[in-house]
Amino acid sequence: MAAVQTDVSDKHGFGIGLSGGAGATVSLRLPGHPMSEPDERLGRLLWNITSLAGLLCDAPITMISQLQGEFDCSERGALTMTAAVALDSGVDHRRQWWRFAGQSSVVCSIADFSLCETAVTTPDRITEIGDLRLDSRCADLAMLKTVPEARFYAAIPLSDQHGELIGTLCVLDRVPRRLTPHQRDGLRLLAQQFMEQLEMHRDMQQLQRQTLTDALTGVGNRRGFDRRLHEEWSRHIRSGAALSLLMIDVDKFKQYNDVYGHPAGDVILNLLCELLRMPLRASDFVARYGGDEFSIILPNTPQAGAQLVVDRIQTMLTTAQWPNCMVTVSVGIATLEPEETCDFATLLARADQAMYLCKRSRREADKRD
Ligand SMILES: Nc1nc2c(ncn2[C@@H]2O[C@H](COP(=O)(O)OP(=O)(O)OP(=O)(O)O)[C@@H](O)[C@H]2O)c(=O)[nH]1
Repeated sequence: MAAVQTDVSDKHGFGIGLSGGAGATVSLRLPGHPMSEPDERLGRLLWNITSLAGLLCDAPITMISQLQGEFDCSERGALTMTAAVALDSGVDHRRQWWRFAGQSSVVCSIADFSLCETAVTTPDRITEIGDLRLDSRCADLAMLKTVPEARFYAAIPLSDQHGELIGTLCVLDRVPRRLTPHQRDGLRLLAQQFMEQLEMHRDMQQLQRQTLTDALTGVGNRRGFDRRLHEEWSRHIRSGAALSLLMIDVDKFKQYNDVYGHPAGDVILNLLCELLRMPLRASDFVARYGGDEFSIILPNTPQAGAQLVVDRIQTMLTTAQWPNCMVTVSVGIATLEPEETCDFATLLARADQAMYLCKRSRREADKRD
């Protein structure tokens, strides 16, 4: 399923593409930040809820306002859409997701939250402003720059299962009006439904993360590695950018376990993972391939760059403070240079082979010493 990207960055400062219906995908592009991973389920949820709110209230404009910035960012705060969309940190997390009738996408803005902030102070109650132009609170609303035609505004607070308020579900119209009692009841139910779905989505994401993570070290596990390598390999095929893979095996780890015990060995594996991550870019990926074997995927990295990473890793390991004795590793590099094609398994086999060659030469050097 192809995601449709709607770039509204020039209008709102940053952009989001969100196609509608079954093909909904959320992906956010913030100035200076790479595209976050598309989140199709969340995209569909935002699309469906805003569409249903519009149909239910016969409103041409609907909006979900996320006011996470106003609430705590603790574990409970993680129930917000920001966590679900996995946005880059360090930016204002407050967002408004707009759905205009007749348009095939939801757009995201950070326009103005003052009305919604007022609305969340009345939990369980719908805030209704029959005519925005006649209401003194609305004279300087920046939101009216985004939707100058808006006359009517109604908002229901969105709260999670702990009662934490995270934002509002709003409907707007171009004519002054009121909601019917039936519409108010429906909007309340819709807000509850949205929060339940959002929390379920969060729980599913957490579970999914767990299935891709190694329980001991917290880096990717074999499943996570396979998935990521497949993604990066496909990206290489599409873009032709270089892709490098490192296979890393701890030297004489059996001996370490035998001498210092298995728990001490576990400490080493954890420490090693911390050190392996240090010289890497955010886009690189560390995984525990199995036992005492690790792998690092280096997207957009030619052979020379991969060698630089290996040199840095080796320097870090020699200078690190190890408990008991120094730990060394054997590393193999395999690179798919730009335009080079080779299948997925061959790349892995090449890295494995290079690692064994490295291990053999280390053993021979040991014997000579
Ligand atoms: N502590 C600990 N040890 C593990 C874990 N998983 C695998 N191992 C141990 O890692 C060791 C791997 O040993 P080998 O594959 O024979 O390799 P090695 O002793 O490192 O020898 P070389 O690779 O040839 O230098 C075995 O003793 C495994 O029991 C783990 O989760 N924790």
